[in-house]
Amino acid sequence: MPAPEPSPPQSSPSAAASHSGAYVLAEAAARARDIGAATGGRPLVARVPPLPTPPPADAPTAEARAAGGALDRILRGPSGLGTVSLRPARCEGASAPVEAPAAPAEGSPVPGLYHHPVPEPDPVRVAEVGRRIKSWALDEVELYPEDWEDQFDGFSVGRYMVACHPDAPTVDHLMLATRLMVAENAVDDCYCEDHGGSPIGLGGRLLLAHTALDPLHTTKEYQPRWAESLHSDAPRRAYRSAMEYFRGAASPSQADRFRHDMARLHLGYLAEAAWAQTDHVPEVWEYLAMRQFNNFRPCPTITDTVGGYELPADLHAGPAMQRVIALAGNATTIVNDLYSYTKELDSPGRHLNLPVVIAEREGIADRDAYMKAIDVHNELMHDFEAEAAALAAACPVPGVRRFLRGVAVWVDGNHYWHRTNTYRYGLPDFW
Ligand SMILES: CC(C)=CCC/C(C)=C(\C)COP(=O)(O)OP(=O)(O)O
Ligand SMILES: [Mg+2]
Repeated sequence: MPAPEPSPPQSSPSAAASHSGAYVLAEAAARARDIGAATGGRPLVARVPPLPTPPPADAPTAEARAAGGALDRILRGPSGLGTVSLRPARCEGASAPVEAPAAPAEGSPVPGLYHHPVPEPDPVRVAEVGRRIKSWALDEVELYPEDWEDQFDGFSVGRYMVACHPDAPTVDHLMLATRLMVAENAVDDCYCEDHGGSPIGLGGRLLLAHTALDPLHTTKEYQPRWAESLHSDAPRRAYRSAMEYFRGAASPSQADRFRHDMARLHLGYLAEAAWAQTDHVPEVWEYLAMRQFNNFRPCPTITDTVGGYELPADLHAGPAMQRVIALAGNATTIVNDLYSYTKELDSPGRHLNLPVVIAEREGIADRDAYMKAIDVHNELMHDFEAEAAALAAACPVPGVRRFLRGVAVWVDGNHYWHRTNTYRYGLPDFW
């Protein structure tokens, strides 16, 4: 259950007047200490019992070990980052047999793409999340007809979420992220893309689906019609149910953070749809602005709820944290543009992604545009890491540093999933 909310700290006029990053961070750290004092020293960042002793680590490749070391160094900061609580917990309640570490998954990285390999996700957790999500999709929300089963399985959402959330204390925590991921993709597929989606009428559909996350408060006469509507199609059933589970584990401010990120996502879908309707190719910077909203952001920003702790709202809202989150979200989403490039070229009509927009607007060859998109991604990743390291150093509050690490691990897990999902994605023949 969520911890009771502390009363909001008073903001000082000097903080409001100053936009200096270091000042704001120092202020945020002081506020976090004040909140700790206001709660009698009860740590706000640890809302679940201590994690069980981690199992022996899988044997990651030398490359993965080196990359993990680099990331630890970035986030260690001046006073040292404890990593014990960030290692995968035991998978309690799992019915799958304990197996040897998974064989490395297939798929090649985009050549030249700056990324960090991750250890193979725990196969026991992957199997259990896969079993539970299928049962939720079929029995609780009637998500898809039988003939979509191969695509559901091919999405490999269990592998995705276990790779992205190695610090989830239990499979129940992982399920919070997994249901939302499936629901988000159901809305994208069924409302926007190739499972019956269309730009026409999208605004109305998205707004009504958004009320499954952010409920309608209206008169007694109209409330029941709205409540019924949440059961009337698969995307709404999925959003409603996934959000109900999420609200049960999140604090009110974590739930509201998520709603805000989903509103951003829906705004991005609408801009993409508006451009598709008129076959408009935006300038590159305009495309990047749209893609900052039509973005994976709602996934890494629940890392604390899935990890069983809370990054206080004030620390999440600070400009330096917002910049780190935006850079991370943008890097993860350009990863999608690169790995889904051939899939999107093969889909009907023109599907915008970064290489396509660069080629069109800058008048360069497809291959050169793809290479330039890799450079854009790499710069975003380097900026993300530099700004995350600076924030961790300037604001050495345990919740901040754990959250930053959670976002970084999500970024790496997202790349791993795209690389290894050869059912869904394939690289272009540019090398
Ligand atoms: C999970 C989530 C919040 C998704 C939001 C937006 C989204 C579907 C993406 C960022 C993925 O991009 P895209 O629509 O291009 O997906 P595929 O390339 O079709 O996998
Ligand atoms: Mg894509």
